[in-house]
Amino acid sequence: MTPRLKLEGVSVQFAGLRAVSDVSFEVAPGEICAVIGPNGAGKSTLFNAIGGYVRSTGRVHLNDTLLTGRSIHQIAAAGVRRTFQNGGLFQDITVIENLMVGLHQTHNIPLVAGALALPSARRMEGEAIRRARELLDLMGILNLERALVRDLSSGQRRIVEIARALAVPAKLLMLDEPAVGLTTLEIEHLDQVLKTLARDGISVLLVEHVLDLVMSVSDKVVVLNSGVRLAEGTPAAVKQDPAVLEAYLGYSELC
Ligand SMILES: Nc1ncnc2c1ncn2[C@@H]1O[C@H](COP(=O)(O)OP(=O)(O)OP(=O)(O)O)[C@@H](O)[C@H]1O
Repeated sequence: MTPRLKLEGVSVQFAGLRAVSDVSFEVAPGEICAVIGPNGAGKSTLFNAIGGYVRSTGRVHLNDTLLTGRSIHQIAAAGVRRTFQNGGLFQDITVIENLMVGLHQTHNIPLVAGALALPSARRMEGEAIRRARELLDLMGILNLERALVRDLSSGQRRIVEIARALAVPAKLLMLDEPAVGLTTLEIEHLDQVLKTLARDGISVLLVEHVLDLVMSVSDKVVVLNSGVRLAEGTPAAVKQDPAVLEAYLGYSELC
């Protein structure tokens, strides 16, 4: 089967620092792959390289499409979606309106057609609302569609951020520390949402320090250390890898 995401010898250089060094791995369709490693290991930089936010060498493929060298917008249009550590939701509008903003930005409904409420624009709008509600339902938060974002808990916001990233159909979802600041119950909800998305065929790439979540949701874990891929395998295998334990100096085991 063609991998959904394929990294071949990806490197990122910042002046004198090689933040990501010759990293290769694959993610299958509907697979959840976590990228873990100590602080400064190069996890966020690797995400930025895949998303086109930093210049990289090597090759990144999404299905058969070469992403390397393309712009952020071209990579997003190919089906790569991501959330950011600081969220970026609009606080004073509702959950469904936040999803609609994401849809308008990517569906390219022409402004004039939208303003004149032309039938084509109305049709697209109707389709967008249907898709947004379907997503909220899939994620178990349809009851929040009319809630203002500022009234939501951190955990609910995190799920809305993911829903907004997926408002346009995605092939690969990249999540940078989605569990930060969440309660145990909220992390359990996030865990269920990620598994549901994967069952729906979306591949998920996850950078996460909450190792309980990593071990529970991941099909595969890639460990980075000083920009280098140190290990790759199932959560159970990686957890017992001596080189990984060494990199997490001070931990007798990973969780
Ligand atoms: N724009 C940049 N310019 C120069 N150096 C950078 C830049 N971004 C990151 N770095 C450096 O690259 C290395 C990898 O950083 P990165 O943020 O990717 O690590 P990380 O694994 O995501 O860390 P953390 O878990 O703390 O978020 C670090 O040494 C960092 O200081």
